Amino acid sequence: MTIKEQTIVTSTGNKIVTKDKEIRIVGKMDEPLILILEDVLSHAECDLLIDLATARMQRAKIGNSHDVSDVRTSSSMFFEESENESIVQVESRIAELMNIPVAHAEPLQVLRYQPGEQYHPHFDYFTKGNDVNNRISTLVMYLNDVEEGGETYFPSLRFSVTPKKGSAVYFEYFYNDPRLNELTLHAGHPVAAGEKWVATQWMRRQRYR
Ligand SMILES: O=C(O)CCC(=O)C(=O)O
Ligand SMILES: [Fe+2]
Repeated sequence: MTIKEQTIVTSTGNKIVTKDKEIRIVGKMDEPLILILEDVLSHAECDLLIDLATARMQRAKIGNSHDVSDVRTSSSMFFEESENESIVQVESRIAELMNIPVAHAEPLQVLRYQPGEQYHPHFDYFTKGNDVNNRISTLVMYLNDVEEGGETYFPSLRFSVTPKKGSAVYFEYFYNDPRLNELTLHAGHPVAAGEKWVATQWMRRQRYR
């Protein structure tokens, strides 16, 4: 018998109830843990995040480097920590959902993909240096319905998630067995038609703010 490793999010059943929202679990992979979640953000919150981000978009930069890279062809921006009341509310809900204190949260990132833009397969955790306070989990929230394409794809698992406004995909990579972490390799498939907007929350192992 194989022993299942401890996960960060331990929810069973079909929902996660936070202080201000009931989030529905509509799909789950056990190991590595991947959850497909509905009603993470209201449509009004999605629209607000897009509005606030629009004016501040710039071509995506990868990780800590300041080179514009081919790994990601989308545009991005980061909110300031606790930038306004809505951001505070969303950040607290996300932290509760991800079962990690908000102090471990990186600033919320917004990405916009236009037709043909994509995010090539990558790990969200840092594979060199930085492992003292590495990332441990990710929540990718879909801020709009994409006309065609733009799926989040896990190539090692041959598993894809279709963007849906207000929904999200959650995954974690804080396992002892590095092979489980490596299975969280993921990509944003090219957008074929329309735009794709996502907000990404990365959590750190230790305090970050
Ligand atoms: O756009 C996506 O579907 C994935 C985004 C992503 O991988 C990230 O923000 O780290
Ligand atoms: Fe990612």
